[in-house]
Amino acid sequence: MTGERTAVAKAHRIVVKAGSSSLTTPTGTIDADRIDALVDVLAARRTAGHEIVFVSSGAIAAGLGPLGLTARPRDLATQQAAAGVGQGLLIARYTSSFARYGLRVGQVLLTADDMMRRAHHRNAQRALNQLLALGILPIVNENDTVATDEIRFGDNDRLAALVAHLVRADALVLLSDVDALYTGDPRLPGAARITEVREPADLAGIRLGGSGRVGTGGMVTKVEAARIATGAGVPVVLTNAASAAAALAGEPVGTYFHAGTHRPSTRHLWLAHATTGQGRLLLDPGAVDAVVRRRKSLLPAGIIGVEGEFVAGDPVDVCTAGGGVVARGLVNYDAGEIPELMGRSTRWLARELGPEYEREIIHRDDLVLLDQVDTLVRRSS
Ligand SMILES: Nc1ncnc2c1ncn2[C@@H]1O[C@H](COP(=O)(O)OP(=O)(O)O)[C@@H](O)[C@H]1O
Ligand SMILES: N[C@@H](CCC(=O)OP(=O)(O)O)C(=O)O
Repeated sequence: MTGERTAVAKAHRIVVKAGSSSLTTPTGTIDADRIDALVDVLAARRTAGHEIVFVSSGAIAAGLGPLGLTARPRDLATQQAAAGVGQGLLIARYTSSFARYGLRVGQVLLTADDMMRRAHHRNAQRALNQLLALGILPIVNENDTVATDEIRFGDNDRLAALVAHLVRADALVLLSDVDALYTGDPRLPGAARITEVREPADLAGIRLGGSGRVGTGGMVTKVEAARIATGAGVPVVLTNAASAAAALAGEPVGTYFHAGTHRPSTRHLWLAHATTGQGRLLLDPGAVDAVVRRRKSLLPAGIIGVEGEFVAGDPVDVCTAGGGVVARGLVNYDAGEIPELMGRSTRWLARELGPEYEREIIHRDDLVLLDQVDTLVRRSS
């Protein structure tokens, strides 16, 4: 075991995510042998007294064979149907596989909304913590049967990173069909293995390709997930399922993403990575400078435009006059109220409309800057 890798070996609470390619066969059925092998590793860790939250993909891939499909369907309805069939089979398999060790599992299906809306977020957090407190091993997946194109993670990598933050995990292990991050798609010649990533600059020049046969996000979403988790103070190991035991033991396999030292507040992390802007506020250059460089609250005087339908408390994107997003924040007014306030000083508003109009459009504590924001891009593949 070397250096920082001890953080993974010692981690009391760990999130492990496995991709579809590691759990299913090319014919669209569950790969029982590989599932049992992975369960052997997770069960050993669990029985040694550590807590595990397992994020398992594979619902859609495992539903293909039973539905007579030979490839991942393109249309959402058939993906939903395949997930409905495959998820049940997956959980049945995990239940019996963990039972070999006397361990019980609990299914947790989440939607992007569960991460985005504060009340839902707390609800998911409570459920996961209670399962762990009861000694149950939670198995998480996106609720693909009801997820729509408009609001969907589509990949479990970022979901796993958000879950790691949600349960305040000590480490995150991402298991794929590739043994590490490479400088380019390892299916192409010339790609070199990367053993560690200390800071974003280490990723400069790396070509992140698309997914394999049944996966969805490819390396892009894994690196994004690593960025979210390390930004929340959680170290990440990315490797293949065959190296799971070694990764959990802190051996130098795969790619190790060092955790950042700064642990942002749950509120900021949630705002940056688990919300989508429900509308946009356009700012004049002075207001952009105040918000971005001087870290000030956003006042009505600097707003020159408002777009979209939102209500007070919603997350909105904060943009330059040209529409470039610079920050995201929780707005204090409904969209319909803002045109009346735009360009006015808070003092004038308080005098003319009443003291309740003296408040900021977005308070500085409710603002995160763009470099901290990951848009939950719609993924329909
Ligand atoms: N720079 C890269 N380094 C490593 N793998 C890469 C890279 N670019 C693309 N890939 C591909 O990403 C695939 C893993 O992504 P994906 O298929 O979504 O996996 P999973 O099902 O495990 O989530 C690998 O099979 C690999 O071929
Ligand atoms: N929630 C989907 C998995 C989506 C996904 O991220 O897949 P993968 O890239 O294989 O981890 C399913 O269970 O089929």
